[in-house]
This record gives sequence, C-alpha cells and structure tokens, in this order.
Amino acid sequence: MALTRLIVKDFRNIEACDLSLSASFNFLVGANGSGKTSVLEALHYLGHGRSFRSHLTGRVIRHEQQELFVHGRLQTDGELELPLGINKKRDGTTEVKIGGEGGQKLAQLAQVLPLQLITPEGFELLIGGPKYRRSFIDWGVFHVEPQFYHAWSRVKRLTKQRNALLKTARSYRELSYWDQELAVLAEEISEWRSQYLEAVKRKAAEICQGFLPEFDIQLGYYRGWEKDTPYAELLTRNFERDCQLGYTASGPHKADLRIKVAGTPVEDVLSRGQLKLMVCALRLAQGLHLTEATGKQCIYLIDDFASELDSHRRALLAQRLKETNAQVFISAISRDQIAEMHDENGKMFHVEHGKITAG
Ligand SMILES: Nc1ncnc2c1ncn2[C@@H]1O[C@H](COP(=O)(O)OP(=O)(O)OP(=O)(O)O)[C@@H](O)[C@H]1O
Repeated sequence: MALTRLIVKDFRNIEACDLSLSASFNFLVGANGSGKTSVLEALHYLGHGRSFRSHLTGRVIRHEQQELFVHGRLQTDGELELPLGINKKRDGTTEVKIGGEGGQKLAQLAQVLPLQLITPEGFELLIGGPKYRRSFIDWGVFHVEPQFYHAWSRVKRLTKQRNALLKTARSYRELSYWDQELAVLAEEISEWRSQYLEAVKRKAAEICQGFLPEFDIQLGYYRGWEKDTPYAELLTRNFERDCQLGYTASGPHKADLRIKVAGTPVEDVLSRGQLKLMVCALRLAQGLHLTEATGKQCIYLIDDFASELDSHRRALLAQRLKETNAQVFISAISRDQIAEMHDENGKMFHVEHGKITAG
C-alpha cells in the first residue's frame, strides 16, 4: 500500500506541487525553512485532517490564501488507485473525499491511510504525559479493532456527562443508569488495549534488541484503574471522592503505558539518540503488527531523520525500515545525512523556498 501521487496547494510555503512518488523511500532534501516538514505535514493532513505542528488551521493555510488542498492517490491491492482528498478553509470548514465521494468523515480517512510519524520532538511518547502513550495505543487499536472508534467516542461522551452530573448529584442513584453502559464499554476498551499491547510489546522488544542491545526494556500497561476491580464496582465505590473532585478520577481515560529500563524510567537512563531509537522501535512495531493483523501497511513520515543519530544507528534504522517494505518519507538537510539509506527504487526530491523538484 503506497501513495503514488501527492498534490498539494497553498499549504504553508508550498504554493503548488504535484509529486509522483516511490512506493519505497522518498527523500526530501533542502535547507532549513525550505518546506520539507511542510510536505510531511501535508501528508499527515491527508491522513488525519490536522497538522502535527499547529491546531490552528489559519497557520497552515498559505499566507493570504483562503483554503488549502491536499490530494493523494493510494495504491492498494491490485491495480486500482483510490483518490483521497482534503480541503480546509480559513473558516474551519473541511471537506473530505474518498474515492471521489465527498462528505466523508476524518475517521474514514485515517482508516484508509495509516500513518506513523517520527519527529525530533517524538520523545514526548516516552517522556511526556500519559496522553501521548494513550494515543500511541489507540492508534493501533483503532486500526485493528473495528468497534473501537465508536466505543471510545461513547466512553468519552459518557465520562464528560458523568463529570457534569458529579457536580450536582446527591446520591449515586442519579449516575448509576449511565454508569452501567460506561462500565461495560470501559472494560471492553481496556481489554482491546491490553491485547493490542501484548502483541506490540513482543515486536517492540525484538526491534529494541537490535537497536539497543545493551538495555532490557520493559513495557507495562496500566488500564487506568486498579487491577482486579471491575470498573462498575470502582465507579460506585469512588462516588463520594469523585463528587469532591468534580470529575471521574480513574478509568480508561487515565490509561498509560509504563516504559522502563531495568526498573527505571527511560528518561533517566537513555540518551537522546537512544530515546529516538526507542520511539522508532515502538512505531515500527506498530506498523509490523498492523500488517500482520489487517494486511494493511502504514506509511512512515520521518522528519529530520539524522538528528540525534550517529551513522551506525542511522544504518540500523534504515535497514529495519527497508525490511518493512513500507512507503517512507524522510526529510534531511543534506544528501550526506541519508547516505546510509540508498535505495534503488527510492526517489529524491529537492525542496527550495516551497518548490519541490524531483531528481
Ligand atoms: N502559513 C504559511 N504560509 C506561508 N509560509 C509559511 C506558513 N507557515 C510557515 N511558513 C514558512 O514555511 C517555511 C517552511 O517551513 P518548514 O518547517 O516546512 O521547513 P523545513 O524545510 O522543514 O525546515 P527545517 O529544516 O528547519 O526543519 C518556513 O520558512 C516558514 O516560515
């Protein structure tokens, strides 16, 4: 599965580009501020309907323009190509097209175009708050478990509604009806997350063994509330405390992935380069599991590939990426930085002042 073509219009400093892509490695090389990350950001926009750099659409649309446009052609199994498109206007209106049909949801776009992003700020996954690791887990569960999206949206809505009720409720009876549904869905989601992590953990451990053989890395899943207690029981038991707090203190919205090296949090042990490799190992493991579980392949977007990595580690990462047979987009400031990645089927794009040329 790969994008064969990418058309971008009025996105950051890119006025217009139409790129014919390689199904393996696509290198974006150019000076600082030339627009390399903007190409990756446009691809991310096509898969998620949002930027990974700004929540404000106005920042992403090219200055003085009213709308941006990203269009891709996705080669799936067989000969057929699926056209995908997103158009976003300054007033916030979004139009998503899949297979030429408008009115599609962003979640459907995310479903057909699984992307994995690795940026120099990607350490957040390891050292940032639990929300980064929850979204790591949920990316995978979303792709392998068709019921997840609906169940998780419902849990978020029910928890919000519960938090509002906690501020006025006089007795647990006022919440119990809603909690029944919440408890069932929370248990289901936690089980999916747990199963997913079990599978990914094995793959991540094997990749880490190659990247960081000197460390014994452990991944532990925390479902968001104590072990062995059914969620329904916890909600009842914590009612008074939740009322005092004004929100639901425990639950799947507090789930986390605890990552340690010999019992110590990773940020206290690993160097920046090692942290980057660990992030790459986790994301590669997710991609491999996706292919195994669904037959789909994810597309890797790697911004500033060389940062923090010595040439030996770059070669290791390049090798592992090649083995996945996935489509990869890599940005770098110079060709030297990607020398370890030579790929006969790859394509090189030169980026300069928002203009992108192949060659
Ligand atoms: N909305 C916008 N309209 C026009 N230009 C923009 C907009 N937003 C950002 N820019 C400019 O786009 C350029 C591209 O930035 P980008 O981050 O893509 O560069 P880069 O090649 O990845 O740089 P680096 O190597 O430093 O990471 C920057 O010069 C930035 O000032």
